[in-house]
Amino acid sequence: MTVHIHPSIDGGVKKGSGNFAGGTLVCKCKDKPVKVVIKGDVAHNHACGCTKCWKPEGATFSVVAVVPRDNVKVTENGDKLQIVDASATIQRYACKVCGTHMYGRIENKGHPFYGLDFIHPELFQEGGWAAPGFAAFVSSVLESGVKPEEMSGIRSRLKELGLEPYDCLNPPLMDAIASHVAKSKAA
Ligand SMILES: N[C@@H](CCC(=O)N[C@@H](CS)C(=O)NCC(=O)O)C(=O)O
Ligand SMILES: [Zn+2]
Ligand SMILES: [Zn+2]
Repeated sequence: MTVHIHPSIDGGVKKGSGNFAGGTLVCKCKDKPVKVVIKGDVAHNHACGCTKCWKPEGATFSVVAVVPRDNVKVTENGDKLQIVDASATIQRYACKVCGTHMYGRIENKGHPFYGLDFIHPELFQEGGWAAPGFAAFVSSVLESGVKPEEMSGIRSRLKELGLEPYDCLNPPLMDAIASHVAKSKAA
């Protein structure tokens, strides 16, 4: 049985150009799509298996990356955006009509990732953005209806794609979170 992860990587992970200068994220609406302009390349791009991150039709994982919040500007049809869950750590702004999440923002200034917005690079109308490098929250796909017996196939496929599977974030990001916590405790 073929294991589907995400349409943008099922055929292999495409390397970034190394000099992506930014571009425009476009929602799925034919009429009056929401457009969000991003300055510069994305960082920490990864596949996420959690239930909160937006996935295109049929995908088991989302593909999500971060950019500095000051590099994110809604340029067209921003009136169609609404916050999916205002109580979540990441406030995800989705198109009311097609449901696509355009960006996610952390408003808690004490959060380790404050200052970074979460975006889905597949929505860029341009190519060349930094490729996903690992898979996060892999066990969480069980919460979306994946059967336990499918997990070993999913983890093997992620490894085959070069996306090391983790059940939370990867070690550099987990270390960044823990260092932030340590500094806040010391302060
Ligand atoms: N098992 C949970 C995990 C959710 C979760 O913690 N997601 C991570 C990765 S995106 C997170 O940082 N969430 C913060 C938020 O969703 O606001 C689920 O699948 O819903
Ligand atoms: Zn839309
Ligand atoms: Zn997620």
